Amino acid sequence: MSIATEIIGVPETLDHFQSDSYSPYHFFSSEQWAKFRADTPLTLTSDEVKRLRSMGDPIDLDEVRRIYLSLSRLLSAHVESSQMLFEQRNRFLSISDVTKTPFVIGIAGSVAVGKSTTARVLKELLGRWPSSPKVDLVTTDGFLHPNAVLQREKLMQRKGFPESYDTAAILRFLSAIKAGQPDVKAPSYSHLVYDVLPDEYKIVDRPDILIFEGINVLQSRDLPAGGKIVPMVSDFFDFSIYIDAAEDLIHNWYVARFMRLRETAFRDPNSYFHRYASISDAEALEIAGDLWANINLKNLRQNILPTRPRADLILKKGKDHLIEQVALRKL
Ligand SMILES: Nc1ncnc2c1ncn2[C@@H]1O[C@H](COP(=O)(O)OP(=O)(O)O)[C@@H](O)[C@H]1O
Ligand SMILES: CC(C)(COP(=O)(O)O)[C@@H](O)C(=O)NCCC(=O)O
Repeated sequence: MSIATEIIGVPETLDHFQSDSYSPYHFFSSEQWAKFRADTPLTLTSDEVKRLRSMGDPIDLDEVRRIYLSLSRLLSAHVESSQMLFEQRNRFLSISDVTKTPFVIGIAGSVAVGKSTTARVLKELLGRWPSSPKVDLVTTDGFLHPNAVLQREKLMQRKGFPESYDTAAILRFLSAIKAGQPDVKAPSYSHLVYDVLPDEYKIVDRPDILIFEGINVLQSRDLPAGGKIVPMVSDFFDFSIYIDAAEDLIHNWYVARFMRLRETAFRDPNSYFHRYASISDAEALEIAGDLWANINLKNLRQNILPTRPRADLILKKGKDHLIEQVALRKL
């Protein structure tokens, strides 16, 4: 099924939707998308791509050429035009003492879909454009409530669900970033110990671009009954990307990664999952399958996938993490 069909829910072909004036998106095959690279030079080396990719993600220079060069070109055009608009507005308002605010890109998608790799590759590529030499990357896992709180609130089986995050802290963080404040602190998370790291922060100091990546970044908030309207995380975004793939593929990637982590990270006695390094393959497969089905798949269906139509750009992956289709919101 094409993303066009899935997003709009009408069983038609991709070709049909490409010419459908009612769709809010333009749809491109990866071959069509690759042509928008134009003469953008490839500034990454094969070794750099290997260093940037997450475990199990086979992204290589060909994929960077095919998909990410066009994307970085498009994004840098957005960044430049927003910088121009900013300057024009300041002239219009006769504001001379201006505080620059970062261009914020949100990256959403399921657990194990490969958001981190996309975020790191984009960070590198965007940092090589003259308009955005300083690019920072922050992930939302640092804003999860500590395990002690999740345990107390019986939310350990809901890690990644909206209620497991300190959303007020995310909103305070993004408000400070968009206000152009210096040295804004982003909290840290360790996948190894499976918990937030108290007193460990990343300092974000007025970058040209901030990439904000996490499963929850396009979610809206329920209005409290009779309460005041609160902002959403995505209110702070200048551009948003949803990384998409079929459920069964993401399931496979999650389980394969879990099995590989048994050979690597889980062997570390500090790993929260250390006990899974020494069980049988069959038991490990069952545990990974349960974690996927009972937590991450439920979260994907209930809270993540419903946010897809809010993205400015959807990258749809097929087998081997290769991007097959791109949907770009019409302006
Ligand atoms: N249990 C774990 N131990 C060590 N690293 C992990 C573990 N789970 C996930 N990771 C790593 O954390 C990063 C984020 O993973 P995830 O939140 O699933 O998002 P995505 O796969 O979309 O990047 C990835 O680089 C992944 O390899
Ligand atoms: C920490 C996560 C919620 C991802 O969070 P994110 O970085 O997207 O905010 C996820 O990796 C996770 O731990 N899920 C819980 C179930 C599991 O262990 O897979």
